[in-house]
Amino acid sequence: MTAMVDMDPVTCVQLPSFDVSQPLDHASLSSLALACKEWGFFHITNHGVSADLLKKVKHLSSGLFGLPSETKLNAGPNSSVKTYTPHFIASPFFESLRVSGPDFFASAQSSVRVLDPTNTEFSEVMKEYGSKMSELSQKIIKSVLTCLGSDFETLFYESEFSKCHGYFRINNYSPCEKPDEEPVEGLGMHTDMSCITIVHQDVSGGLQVRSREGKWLDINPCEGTLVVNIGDLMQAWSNDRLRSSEHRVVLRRNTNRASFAFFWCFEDEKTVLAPDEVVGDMAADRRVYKPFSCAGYMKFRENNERGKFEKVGFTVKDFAGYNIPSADQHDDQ
Ligand SMILES: O=C(O)CCC(=O)C(=O)O
Ligand SMILES: [Fe+2]
Repeated sequence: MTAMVDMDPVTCVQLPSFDVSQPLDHASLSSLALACKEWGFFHITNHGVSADLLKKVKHLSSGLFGLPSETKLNAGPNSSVKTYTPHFIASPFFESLRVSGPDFFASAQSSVRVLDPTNTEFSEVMKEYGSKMSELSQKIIKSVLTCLGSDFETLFYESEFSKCHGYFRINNYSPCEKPDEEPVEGLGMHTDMSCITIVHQDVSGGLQVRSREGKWLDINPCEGTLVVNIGDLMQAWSNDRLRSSEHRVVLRRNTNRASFAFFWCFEDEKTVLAPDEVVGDMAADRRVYKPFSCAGYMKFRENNERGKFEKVGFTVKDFAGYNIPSADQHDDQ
């Protein structure tokens, strides 16, 4: 199951960085629109998530990942808790712990109760991190709406995005045993099911985005910055004006790698349909996706991905895109 990665020389992508403590000016909004359209990825700075908080998340989660495998399975896929993803599901090198909002404390507690009841700090820190990331997500969604249209925040934030919810995955990648040989995939190519995702990757790097031409490019870690990417729900809602790019994680070094990915999503019962103002009224513009329910899409992805993480996988285009035969072959919409 270990997937070697192709050996094309990898270069790094220069993504724009936005100071989210300031309102974005006209030039920044244009640059944001371009980044979201071309790459679906950008960086943010002055995000209000302190290095100290990130260090605490890392430290406290390392404690949990360091527990014996049998203990971790108490929160595994066959337990009642189901917050822990063990090795060999996404990849041999990947394990992950999920904390869901809106009550991040309660979610973290459900894991801690079966993993390490003596760990009293974990849930408090998860609550703080979850609340910071939720706030940040709302701010970013507003900027992304504004970059699509100057009045889109007023027109659509409240009606379409105010019921969004978040969850995060704390990812732990084990060291690549043979760092001098070919790099391996820590997490295979995928798109995120979110509206937006906010990622903190540690200094070891390894996150890559796939260009439209199919070339893999490194997204280098940069101290004090977080990575934001557009997910499938936002790509569909924006009628493809924003791109949910394929990405993956490669491991090149003999060190442990940690990342925290926060997913900001529409409510499960929402029907996603790009508003007319977003689609536009030029003759060339047309709706690219049929209306679909978020829960239906989550179920579609789950059914198609179980045990097949190393494969390309299906995305929202396969599920709800017009002119895609497989989209007509399911009944979850
Ligand atoms: O580990 C990373 O840097 C990214 C993780 C990721 O893409 C995901 O969890 O969806
Ligand atoms: Fe991802």
